Amino acid sequence: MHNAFAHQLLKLRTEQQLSQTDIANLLFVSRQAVSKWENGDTEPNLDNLIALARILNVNLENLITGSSNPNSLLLTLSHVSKSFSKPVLKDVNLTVHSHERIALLGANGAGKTTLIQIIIGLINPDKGTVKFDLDPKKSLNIMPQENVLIPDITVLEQIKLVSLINKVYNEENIQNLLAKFSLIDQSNQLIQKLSGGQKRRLSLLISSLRPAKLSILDEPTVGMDLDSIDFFWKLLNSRNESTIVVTHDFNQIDRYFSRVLLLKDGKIFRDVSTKSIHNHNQSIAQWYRINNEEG
Ligand SMILES: Nc1ncnc2c1ncn2[C@@H]1O[C@H](COP(=O)(O)OP(=O)(O)OP(=O)(O)O)[C@@H](O)[C@H]1O
Repeated sequence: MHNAFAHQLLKLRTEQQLSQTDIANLLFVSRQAVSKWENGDTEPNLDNLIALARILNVNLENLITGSSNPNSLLLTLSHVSKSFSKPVLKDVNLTVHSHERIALLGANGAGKTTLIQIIIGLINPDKGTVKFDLDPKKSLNIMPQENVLIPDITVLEQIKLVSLINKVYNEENIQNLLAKFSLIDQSNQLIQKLSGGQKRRLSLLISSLRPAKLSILDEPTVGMDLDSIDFFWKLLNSRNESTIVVTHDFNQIDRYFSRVLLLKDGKIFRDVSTKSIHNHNQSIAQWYRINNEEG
């Protein structure tokens, strides 16, 4: 297994922008040990192999043999950079596969929304590429932070409009969703008359109109009341698609996400599975505090 494993470890580690020291710290081994694995001089024991697969978010077979990930690739970001008055994103690389629930974390101003907007094509990167291995028109759902609702039409009109554009118009389904999202009483109200939380619920309803392979949601629960927040996380949990969610809702990340990305200093500073964090008896909030403070 030597060479295939050594090669795969190096490849996955660099793709995910982890240093040998990062891996060593997560596994409680020395950096030299990781270096020896990558050079093919030694091999990790089974426990470390299992932990490595979790950290690198692949299955064991993929890690050991380099065989392709059975989860299909949905999205690849390569060398994405963006500056406004100062650099915001610096050479961001990322792959997203099916069945991944990804929490995108970072301090205020870290560049999370910028990254999401680049992925969904609202702004162009200065450098780098975004490649979908799915048809974004059919299989990508987005709920950006800024409301994209039309203020002077009614809730029902907006829902019908999006349903028609997406060719998923179904009167019964719309009525069910209005009930589920507690928006029946507002269905004939102009969107500009809705509260902030109601607008978020409507955006969420719209993002649920059609099945997708990948959903991208930027702070979906901001401005929602507690019942709606609860409802949102259950809804997310019931969906089978991959999701990338920007959220500061740390109470929920432990329960609902499989992978955590930490954006810091313009880079994906950490990219780890939730399980690997829990395996070290940390909550995501504790992990975030430690990692976001590290220099
Ligand atoms: N259109 C723009 N023009 C100029 N600067 C911008 C623009 N959009 C974002 N920025 C700057 O880029 C940086 C990253 O902003 P971004 O909104 O992506 O951060 P964020 O991580 O989503 O923050 P938050 O958690 O506060 O929503 C900030 O310094 C912001 O001021």
